[in-house]
Amino acid sequence: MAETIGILGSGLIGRSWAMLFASAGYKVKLFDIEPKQVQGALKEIESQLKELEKTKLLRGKLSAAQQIALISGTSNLKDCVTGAFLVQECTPEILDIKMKALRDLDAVVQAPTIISSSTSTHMPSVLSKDLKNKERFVVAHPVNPPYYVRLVEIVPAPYTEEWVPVKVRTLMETIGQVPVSLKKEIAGFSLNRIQYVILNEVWRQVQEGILDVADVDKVMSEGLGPRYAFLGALETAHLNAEGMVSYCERYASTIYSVSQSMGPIPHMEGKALENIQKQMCERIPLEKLQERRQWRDACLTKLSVLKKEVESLPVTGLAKK
Ligand SMILES: NC(=O)C1=CN([C@@H]2O[C@H](COP(=O)(O)OP(=O)(O)OC[C@H]3O[C@@H](n4cnc5c(N)ncnc54)[C@H](O)[C@@H]3O)[C@@H](O)[C@H]2O)C=CC1
Ligand SMILES: O=C(O)[C@@H](O)C(=O)[C@H](O)[C@@H](O)CO
Repeated sequence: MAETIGILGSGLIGRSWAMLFASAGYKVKLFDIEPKQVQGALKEIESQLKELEKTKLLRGKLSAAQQIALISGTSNLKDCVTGAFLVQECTPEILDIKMKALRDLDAVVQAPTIISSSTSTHMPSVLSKDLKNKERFVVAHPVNPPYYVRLVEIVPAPYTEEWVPVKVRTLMETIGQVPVSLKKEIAGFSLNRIQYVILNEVWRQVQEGILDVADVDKVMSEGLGPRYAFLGALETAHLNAEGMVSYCERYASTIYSVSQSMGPIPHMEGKALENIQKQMCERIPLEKLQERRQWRDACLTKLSVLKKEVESLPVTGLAKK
């Protein structure tokens, strides 16, 4: 009998999680306060899974029809959680909406069901401190679009029972995602702290007239991005010199002085925002966003195929285990 997972919130991320869990054979029950969101989710998921099967990019061993049959919707929150070993919360990143949704969920969830939040930045202890099920609360933060970008950040609150993040990590590995387990909570977790430092700096470079939007994005897509598609920042540095000590002997003082020169964090508003929006829309008009997302997903699909090829290459250069 397939294990069941509940999904609270059937928007972009709830739909992605539903597809990922079903790809590994879990039964999925979608709930939303807007019933039309559930209906829309079921329709969109069916069409996406069929398309993925046609293009041989469907994840897991089950057919699209088998995966679709595992996913159902409900307009009743208790029905969504009944029999589920985990509920993945995917409500908007607006704190009071999310907290209300979690309180409603907390009222119907029974032990040992895990409450797992998709939140991008809110600390698990902020979200769960008043919940009766707080010891089984954890963050499992995906990256958009989760079907093509596999990282999931698992973040416990100080009082989360130890078995919970362990079980969620195993679940993420089972569905083919790549989990990282934060040892303690911190605002923004890891990915968004790094992403926001990058966003702040590219914003500053456009705001100060150093690069235009097209070129500053190329710095990522043609510069740092290709390396970071296969190597982390530390390994990149380790390989760029004769190891980290050698790298720091060469560059640490420069890194420090350049970083010191960066000045205060720019505010993403006002004339600077208008300027960036204008330049972005000259390249990607708002009415073309969905088409561009489809292009993005096609590129990520090709990258995932390439990463599989890379992962099949003999691994060399690592210390003997
Ligand atoms: N969009 C993204 O790129 C990413 C988003 N996330 C996180 O995932 C979460 C969901 O984001 P999205 O899917 O983009 O939002 P969304 O706005 O697409 O979907 C949210 C859904 O929650 C529903 N909802 C609102 N209140 C509810 C309640 N009390 N009970 C049940 N459903 C309720 C809404 O009707 C809507 O269907 C957020 O915390 C977000 O930060 C995480 C990674 C990436
Ligand atoms: O960037 C992502 O995909 C995720 O890390 C997110 O959580 C959201 O997009 C976030 O960055 C919005 O600030």
